Amino acid sequence: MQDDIAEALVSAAEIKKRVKEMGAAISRDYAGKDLLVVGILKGAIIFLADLVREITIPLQLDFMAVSSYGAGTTTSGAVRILKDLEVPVEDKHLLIVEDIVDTGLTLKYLLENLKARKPLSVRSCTILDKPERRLVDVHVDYSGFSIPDYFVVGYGLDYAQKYRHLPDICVLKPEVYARQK
Ligand SMILES: O=P(O)(O)OC[C@H]1O[C@H](OP(=O)(O)OP(=O)(O)O)[C@H](O)[C@@H]1O
Ligand code: HPA
Ligand SMILES: [Mg+2]
Repeated sequence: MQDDIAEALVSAAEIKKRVKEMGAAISRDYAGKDLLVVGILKGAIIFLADLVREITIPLQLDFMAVSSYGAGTTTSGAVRILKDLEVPVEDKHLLIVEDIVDTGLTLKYLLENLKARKPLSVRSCTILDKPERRLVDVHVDYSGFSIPDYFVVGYGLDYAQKYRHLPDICVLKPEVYARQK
């Protein structure tokens, strides 16, 4: 497994520090508000688990699963809902939690879809942002790290469903992609 990694781009220690800051900011901003954290499966699960434990105000958790990527590293552009929320949202402030905003297509779809359900508010939170790759204009309210255009894995992010459990955010060696194609 370690042989597949070219470099750790963001270390577990750096992530931990940043997630703590993000949790503190969210706790301040949503104090006294009815917060529903919407985790986007599967990529966001590790970040979500760490983030909610740094949030000090009451909250509820729900999940959506959407998919725009196949087994490769490029988006097809089409977003599909694989699993929807289980709770009503009209009386809630929603915070979408993502692992990465890349082209922005997934987040744009989620924002439009959730806003149409008339919640009290909708904001977005991601641990990683790749602004160079953006295809659509989308607003990110809480962003952990802005990274260059590398395909990254670890901390929830996968390549062909692998490497999600790595504690660091890592860049794979080019030969790994060649091997798995
Ligand atoms: O900004 P975009 O170009 O839309 O890419 C970002 C999205 O793509 C990945 O999800 P994916 O659809 O691969 O599902 P996964 O979370 O299960 O890995 C990632 O978790 C984001 O949800
Ligand atoms: O860099 C990435 N890594 C893993 N999944 C992704 N989905 C969009 N960008 C990425
Ligand atoms: Mg993915």
